[in-house]
Amino acid sequence: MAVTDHVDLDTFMAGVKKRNPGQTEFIQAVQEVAQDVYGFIDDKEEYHAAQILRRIAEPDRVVSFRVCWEDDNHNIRVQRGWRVQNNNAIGPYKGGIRFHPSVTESVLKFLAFEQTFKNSLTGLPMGGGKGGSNFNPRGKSDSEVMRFCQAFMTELYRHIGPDTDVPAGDIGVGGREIGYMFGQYKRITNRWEGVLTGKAIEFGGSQMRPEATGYGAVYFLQNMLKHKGEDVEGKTAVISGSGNVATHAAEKITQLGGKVLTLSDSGGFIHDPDGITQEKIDWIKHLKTVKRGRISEYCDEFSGASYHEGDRPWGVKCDLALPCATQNELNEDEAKTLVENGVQGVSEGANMPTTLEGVHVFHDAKIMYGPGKAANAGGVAVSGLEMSQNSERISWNQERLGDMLTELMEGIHDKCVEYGDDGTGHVDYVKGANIAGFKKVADAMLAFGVV
Ligand SMILES: NC(=O)C1=CN([C@@H]2O[C@H](COP(=O)(O)OP(=O)(O)OC[C@H]3O[C@@H](n4cnc5c(N)ncnc54)[C@H](OP(=O)(O)O)[C@@H]3O)[C@@H](O)[C@H]2O)C=CC1
Ligand SMILES: O=C(O)CCC(=O)C(=O)O
Repeated sequence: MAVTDHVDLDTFMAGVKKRNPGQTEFIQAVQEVAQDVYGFIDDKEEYHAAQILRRIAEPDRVVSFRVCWEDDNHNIRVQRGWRVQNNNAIGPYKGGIRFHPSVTESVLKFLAFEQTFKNSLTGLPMGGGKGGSNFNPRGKSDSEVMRFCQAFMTELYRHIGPDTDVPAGDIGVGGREIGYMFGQYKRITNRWEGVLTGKAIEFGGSQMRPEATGYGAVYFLQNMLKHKGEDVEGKTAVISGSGNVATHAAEKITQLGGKVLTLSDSGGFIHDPDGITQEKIDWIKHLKTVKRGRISEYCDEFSGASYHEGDRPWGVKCDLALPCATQNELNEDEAKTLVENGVQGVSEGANMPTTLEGVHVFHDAKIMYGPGKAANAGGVAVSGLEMSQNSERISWNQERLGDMLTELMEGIHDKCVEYGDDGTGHVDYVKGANIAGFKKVADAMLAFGVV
């Protein structure tokens, strides 16, 4: 292969910024990966010559479309929908759908880029994609949500398929929304096929998928602690969010003998010094998925807890921290506070919840820090197992899937150690995840030639 001029990291990032003006989240995600991958490929001419990182940082395609629906008052509403298909070198595009007013093309491009590395880390054959809309499900009736989901799928269906692109849930998209979208896909195509994951058990869903991301993030933490001869038992944990990932992370921490002190939503956080027990977690699940209420209501139900309006939970002293709400929800100052308060481990249930500056704080303090692309990969891993079950027209039981999830998370942890151990016993899990995730995708791309 001809030797090419190597573009250095700064020049590479300048190009990314120029080609993606104003897309701050996407640029942040590429920067975080590029700084590690550049070190790894320094002496590997084949990756430079084939422009592998440049190609992964340019989505295969971004589909943008209008979603038009009617609200309960017969007003016509218009939203924008997207599907970002980032890379399908190692399998069909795979990644969730997000419904939230903060959704932009930049947010979905960062998520699809991250997903490419995350899915590679699972070891399963899945490429990276992500989709969504700026639709806000909060305050909408069930009928409105149904009509929106149907309108969204009426366009999306032509871009997806069980061997092409398999979406799932994410923020604002849970079992209810997946059901509405799957029903519409089936109606339009007249085909029952595993085109979405996160389905209910009755129509092809997998045991353990609802639990998988939150449980997986705790298993990852457990593996990091074990690597240092430690355990979750007896430790306090601060968790943000109160959705699918946060409540299941809280559940697993509790099951393992830890004490969960906080949960939050976009309004503020609750602090319960007595610990958020399983009974309280069940109450929150019902509040969020059935009543669709606010976390502040917790304090009306359980005495001894306090609500902190407009604040995030990172100032509460803890041993373990699990950001499980959204991107950039933990900044440099909050990372410093966690470190000063003696945090030992951070495991990201959310995608890119820590700002780049915050990541540097954790890195410099050498604490155990599991980045989202590794720590929260349990969800998409069980989605991959749902795809396998759908293809084979079978369903595996809870015990088998629970064991597979545990093994998958251990495997991801070990890959991070393989590429992230700095030789002194400290593991840089960011570096490990970035390099291990990159290598598999890059080697597949090299095999395909210039496509
Ligand atoms: N579901 C899954 O399987 C996976 C999810 N993830 C990631 O985990 C995170 C949470 O997802 P999930 O639990 O599924 O989503 P949910 O919609 O179930 O819950 C999201 C939670 O985060 C809060 N939140 C959302 N946006 C903001 C914001 N801008 N500021 C503060 N809080 C906010 C929500 O509060 P409110 O109700 O007030 O909006 C809610 O408590 C996301 O980063 C997602 O990408 C990663 C892997 C898989
Ligand atoms: O289960 C899936 O396919 C997607 C999960 C997801 O969106 C994520 O890992 O961020």
